[in-house]
Amino acid sequence: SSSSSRRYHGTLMAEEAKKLAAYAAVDNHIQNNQVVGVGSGSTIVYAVDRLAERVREEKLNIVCVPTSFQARQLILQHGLPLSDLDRHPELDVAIDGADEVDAALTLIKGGGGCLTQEKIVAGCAKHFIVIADYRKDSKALGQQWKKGVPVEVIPMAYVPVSRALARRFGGEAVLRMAVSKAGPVVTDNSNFILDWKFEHAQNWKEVNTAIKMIPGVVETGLFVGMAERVYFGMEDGSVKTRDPPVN
Ligand SMILES: O=C(CO)[C@H](O)[C@H](O)COP(=O)(O)O
Repeated sequence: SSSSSRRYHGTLMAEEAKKLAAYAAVDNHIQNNQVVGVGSGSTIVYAVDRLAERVREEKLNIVCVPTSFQARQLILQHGLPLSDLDRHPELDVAIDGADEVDAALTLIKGGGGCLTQEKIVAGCAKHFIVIADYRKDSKALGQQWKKGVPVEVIPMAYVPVSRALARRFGGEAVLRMAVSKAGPVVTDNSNFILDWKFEHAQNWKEVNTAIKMIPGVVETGLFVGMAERVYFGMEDGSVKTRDPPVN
């Protein structure tokens, strides 16, 4: 396709920006003989494309650990070696998307409902690298992403957990409903998702820990102190990186 088809009024469209970020992250962080965590969502698709390209062209020897059913399918469709945490509990690097990234590299994840496996895999990786388009770049959580913090819950606990979230931290928590199925979204782990629409900025490290202590909560979509670098594909066709603040 021509370059004009990729541009709209002089600015890059989000899909092209996702691809820029994904390619830069794979090119800068993936080397031969690595165990690689593969995230979920629409941005990671471009990273797996690039991974497969480099495996073909450079004869890279890598092993991939998925973070979801979708990631597993992507790995298999690209003919990449598939593994799991039983065989590879230590990863060299994990690459994943995010719904929003703040100035301190705190993330909201789970827009695709895969937050629990994503957090487990990221936590097993020496380096956790995030890829996103310019729409996810934020100073404070909630400025860009309006759907709230996803919280995976055991199904029988969804009402008490949603009441506890609203009572203790404000806002409201809503059960995420499926689109082409009647009833709620059911995760890869057979659980439900609450989207907690918070009203104001909080101490995300403390809130994350407190939410995890509510009985019935499996995991939160708050990733605090985990990301080592974020690659943003920008509207002007550049790639911007952000590292955690030093303190
Ligand atoms: O956390 C996720 C899924 O649970 C995704 O990484 C997040 O939703 C970003 O997805 P996309 O790249 O499609 O914007």
